[in-house]
Amino acid sequence: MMQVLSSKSGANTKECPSPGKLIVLTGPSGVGKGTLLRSLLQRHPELYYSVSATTRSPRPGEVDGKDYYFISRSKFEQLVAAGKFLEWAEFAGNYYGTPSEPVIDQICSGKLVVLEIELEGARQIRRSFPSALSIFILPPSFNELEKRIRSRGQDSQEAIARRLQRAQEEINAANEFDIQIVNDDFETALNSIEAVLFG
Ligand SMILES: Nc1nc2c(ncn2[C@@H]2O[C@H](COP(=O)(O)OP(=O)(O)O)[C@@H](O)[C@H]2O)c(=O)[nH]1
Ligand SMILES: Nc1ncnc2c1ncn2[C@@H]1O[C@H](COP(=O)(O)OP(=O)(O)O)[C@@H](O)[C@H]1O
Repeated sequence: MMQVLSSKSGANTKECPSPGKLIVLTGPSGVGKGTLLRSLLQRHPELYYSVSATTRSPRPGEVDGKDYYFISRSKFEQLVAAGKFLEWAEFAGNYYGTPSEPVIDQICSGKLVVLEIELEGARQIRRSFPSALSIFILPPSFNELEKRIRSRGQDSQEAIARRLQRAQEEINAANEFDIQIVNDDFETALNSIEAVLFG
């Protein structure tokens, strides 16, 4: 039987004989989403990680095209106007967005596609792709979250303050998502995500 992968708006509708699945990983900055995802990708190279576009400057060690596509605000706005993003949001003073085409193509080819995105984008995906599976990563406590953001040592004081300001609001929204996982012990959290994705 033919199945159709479609967004509610129809904007990303495409016929796919055997679509994969869209997974959304969200949670406050510093909770460990990126670290969990990197380990998950090492264990499961068959997963497709969607590389986002952002107007934020690269952190030391970040690679264009691998961690993010680092682009200017004007380029980002052009892409928004051209409808090239599946979702996008402004976070801590910068734009972030998921390029539509590769995600749709990969899902259509049967892949499990993972987005690692903030709250507003995750909400947009839930609205437009109700069949997506959403996972919210929680910190063991707010103090521990603050420690992790600070100890990562890669953001300015201002960027840290903006992330912490937003974090409580994000945590309060955890129950909107399908599954909540606390990232206290790293291996335990990683195993829980694996169990959700692969049974
Ligand atoms: N909506 C949306 N959020 C994104 C996207 N890519 C990354 N983010 C989120 O933007 C937030 C800031 O990311 P980043 O600047 O890398 O900082 P970090 O989370 O503190 O490491 C995080 O919550 C990311 O999950 C995207 O394509 N769309
Ligand atoms: N379970 C954990 N226990 C302690 N530290 C952790 C854990 N998971 C991640 N971290 C650390 O917390 C910091 C923030 O993690 P990161 O993956 O960058 O978060 P996010 O992508 O959610 O912003 C990093 O220094 C990372 O090594």
